[in-house]
Parts: sequence; C-alpha cells; structure tokens
Amino acid sequence: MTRVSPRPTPPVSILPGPDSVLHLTEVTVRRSPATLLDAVHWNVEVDQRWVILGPNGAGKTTLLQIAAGLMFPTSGRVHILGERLGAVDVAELRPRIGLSSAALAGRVPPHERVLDVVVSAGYGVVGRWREAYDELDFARGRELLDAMGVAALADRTYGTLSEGERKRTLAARALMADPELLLLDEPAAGLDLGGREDLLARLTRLAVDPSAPTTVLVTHHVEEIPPAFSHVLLLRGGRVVAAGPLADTLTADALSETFGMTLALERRGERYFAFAAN
Ligand SMILES: Nc1ncnc2c1ncn2[C@@H]1O[C@H](COP(=O)(O)OP(=O)(O)OP(=O)(O)O)[C@@H](O)[C@H]1O
Repeated sequence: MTRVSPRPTPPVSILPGPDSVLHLTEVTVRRSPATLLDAVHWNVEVDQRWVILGPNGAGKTTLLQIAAGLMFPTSGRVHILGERLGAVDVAELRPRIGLSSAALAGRVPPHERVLDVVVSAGYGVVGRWREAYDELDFARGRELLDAMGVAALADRTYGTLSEGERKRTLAARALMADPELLLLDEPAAGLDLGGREDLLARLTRLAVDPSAPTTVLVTHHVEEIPPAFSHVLLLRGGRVVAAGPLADTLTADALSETFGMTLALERRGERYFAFAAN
C-alpha cells in the first residue's frame, strides 16, 4: 500500500463560535514524565455526533475527562457549553453533561436498584440516598431504560447485571438529566455481536433525533461507529492524527497512521470495517 499523509486537519479558531459546544485550543495534559494529550485542537458544534477513535493508551479517556469538566489541562484553553474551564463553577456545568464511563461504572454500589442508578443522575449523585424523586422521574427513567433495551431490568440490582447490561444502564443514566452534551466512553465494549448491533441501532436513532444532545463517543473499533454519526477525531499518542467529517477523514491511511500498522478500510453503507492489509 502506498502510504500518504492523512488529510490535514482544518485549523480550529482561537475562540469558540456561537454554535460551539466543545472548544479546545492547544490542550496539553502532562503527568510527569508522560504527556497524555499533546497540543490538542478540537471544535465540536451543536448537532454534531463525534467518534473519538484510537488505540489503547492514545488519550481518548483523558480527552473525554477534559470534555466532561472532570480534568483540567496542564496548559491550553477549554470551553465547554460556552463556558471557559477554570473560569466557571464546574459543579454548575456538570449537570449539563451526560457521561457514561468505566470510572463511573466502578462507583455504582452493587446493591443499587437499576432504576435508581438512572434517576439519581437528576441529582448528579451515584448511589441513591435521601433525594426526592417523583413519579415523572421514575417514568422518565423507565422510558430511557426501554430506549436502551433494558426496561425489564429496572427493578434488578446493578451488581447482578452483565457488563453489557451495565453499559446500557449507564447510557440511560447519562441521558436522564436531559444533557446538552452526551459523552459515551466505549459504550459497546463487552457487548456480544447481537448486543453491539442492537446498541448501534439505538445510538443511531438517538443520533438522528434533532432533540438529542450533541454526542461524543469513544471507541477502539471502526465497526462500532453508529451510522448517522457525523465526525471523527483520530488520536494517537495524545496527538490528533486527523479530525473532521467522518466520510472525508476516516481513510485507510489515516487509520493506519492512528493504529501504527497498515490497515485496509471498507465502507458498506454507513458502516466501516477495518483489518490488517498484507
Ligand atoms: N496519572 C497518570 N500518570 C501517568 N500516565 C497516565 C496517567 N493517567 C493516564 N496515563 C497514561 O496516559 C495514556 C492515555 O491514557 P487514556 O486512559 O487517556 O488512554 P485511552 O486512549 O483511553 O486508552 P484505552 O483505550 O486503553 O482505554 C496511557 O498511556 C496511560 O497509561
């Protein structure tokens, strides 16, 4: 295969525009001696559906933590939902962001009822205690569990769920507070083939819903990109290899550079498949 450099990433303006939901300029995260993110520029606009794709250790989760306002960069500027990170009370910002991540999954008490895992997002807490919920909250929680295909599990305890069922529960929870920004870290990891395809269909339905939040999804696999997602950011070693509209940006060359091996990429409709090219 002839290797050519991936398409250059269009420059990101210094300041966020009126439709900017996430705006990162020169964002670097260092944890001595490692550089987790290296001068990342990224702009996400309202109604866009982004996939962050990269190998293990690329910095995907770190980038999502920044986007969620859970981590501050060592240097660089971050705007989330129009607010400058560092100049805004993140406690006010976080309820506007729905996040499903492995870190959150590990904090849910095993004895917690599944429906309570979902509704407690309304208060931004993990583990229900004495907060007051009304019937509308529970109805909304059941509706979201249904949208994620796990309505039948509402009264089970979280600790008894399979990994795939937990992922779906946390995706429902991430939507509970009607976030303006939805961040999903590897939602399809651990799902079997049928479960993955079912979840992708549900995420596609969400992606085409004009009332759904701006969404960013992290994955290692091009096969897990839901149809109707619009943009991709390719990350390797904390650096952006390419970022932009999916159809133009996700190429075999860009993917090969991202994963450090020569890869072939096939597209069937809006689905992608990648494998080692010999
Ligand atoms: N506190 C830390 N100190 C040093 N290195 C760290 C720290 N936290 C993360 N790292 C390293 O930063 C790199 C990026 O981590 P991150 O979790 O963001 O990657 P990722 O792309 O999400 O990886 P994966 O796909 O394996 O989940 C990894 O090599 C990780 O070991």
